[in-house]
Amino acid sequence: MTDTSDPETGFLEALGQRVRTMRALRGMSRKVLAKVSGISERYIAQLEGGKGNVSIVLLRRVSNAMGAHLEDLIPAAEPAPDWAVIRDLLRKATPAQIAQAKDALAGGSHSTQRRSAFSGIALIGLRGAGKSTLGKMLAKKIGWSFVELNKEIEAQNGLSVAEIIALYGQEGFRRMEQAALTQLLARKELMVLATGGGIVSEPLTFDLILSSFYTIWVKADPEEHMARVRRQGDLRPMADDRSAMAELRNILVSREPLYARASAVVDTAGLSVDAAAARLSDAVAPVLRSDAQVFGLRSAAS
Ligand SMILES: Nc1ncnc2c1ncn2[C@@H]1O[C@H](COP(=O)(O)OP(=O)(O)OP(=O)(O)O)[C@@H](O)[C@H]1O
Ligand SMILES: O=C(O)C1=C[C@@H](O)[C@@H](O)[C@H](O)C1
Ligand SMILES: [Mg+2]
Repeated sequence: MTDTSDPETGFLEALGQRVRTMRALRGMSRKVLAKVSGISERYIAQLEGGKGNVSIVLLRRVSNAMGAHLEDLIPAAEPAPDWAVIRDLLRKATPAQIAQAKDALAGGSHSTQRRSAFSGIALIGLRGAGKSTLGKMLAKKIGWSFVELNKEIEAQNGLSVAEIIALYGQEGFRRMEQAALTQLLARKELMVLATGGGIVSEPLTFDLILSSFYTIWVKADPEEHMARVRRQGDLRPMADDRSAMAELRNILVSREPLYARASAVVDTAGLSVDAAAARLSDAVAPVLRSDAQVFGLRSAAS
C-alpha cells in the first residue's frame, strides 16, 4: 500500500482512479486507449496506478483519446452530483438562459437583490486610474456618499489590506471583500464606490458589482498608471524592479477583458484631474437622468 496520507501521493492515486473509471465508462481497454492516445500501455498502467506524474500535455492526450473533458480527470472536491449535466447544459445555453440559471442558483435574497437594488456608481480599474480621486469628486458633485471598498474591508476587520493579505492571503482578502460588499449593498443607499483593482479576479464579487452598480472602467496608459502610483509612493503590486513595467502591462492585459465588462469607460490618459472629472460626470449623466435599469446593469455573463 502506498501512503495516501501524503497529499501528492493521494492526488496521483485519485487521478489514476479517475482515468481508470473514465476509461471503463467508455468501455475502452488499456490497449485501445494506448493506441488512440499514442501513449504506451505501460505508461497508462503507471498513470492509472497512481505512479506516473503525468505531464499536462500527456494528460490532455489521454482525455482527448477518451473524448473526455480534461478537467474531469483532475481530482477536486466532490462536485454536486449533477455537476457534469449542469456544466454541459451551460455550455450550450443562451445568455438569457444563463442569466436565469444564475438567478435561480443564487437563491432568494440574492435573486431579489439582483433585480431590484440599484446601488449607484462603481469605479473599477487598475491602481492609479483615479478611482479614489475622481470618485470623491463625483460623489461631492452629485450628493451621494463616497465609499472606498478597501476602507470598508479594513474597518470591518480591524486590519489594513496589507495585514489581511499577509495573514489570510489573497483568498482571505477576497472573502472579506465579498462580505464587505454584501454589507454595503444591504444599506440600500446610493453611493459612488471605488473598488480595489483586483476585484475583477473574484467572479461572484465582480458579478455583484456589475449587477448592482452602473460600473465605470477608469483607465489610463500603462506608463501613466505606473507614474501615478510611483508618485504616490506606493509600488504594490508593481514591485520596484526592472520588470515592474512588464508586470504592470501583464496585469492590465489580463484584466482588460474583465474591466471591459463595465457599462462605460472613462479614459483619463493625458488629461488633468479636472478634465478627467468632467469626463466622468459626462459618463454618468445618463444614470442620473434616468432609471439606471434602462441603461442595463451588466452581468459577468453579458
Ligand atoms: N487625469 C487624471 N485622472 C485621475 N487622476 C489623475 C489624473 N492625472 C493625475 N492623476 C493623479 O493620479 C493619482 C490617481 O490615484 P488614485 O488613488 O485616485 O487612483 P486609484 O484608482 O484610486 O488607485 P488605487 O487602486 O491604488 O486605489 C492621483 O494622485 C491623481 O492626482
Ligand atoms: O490591483 C490589485 O491587485 C490590488 C489592489 C488593491 O486595491 C487590493 O485590492 C489588493 O491589494 C489587490
Ligand atoms: Mg483608490
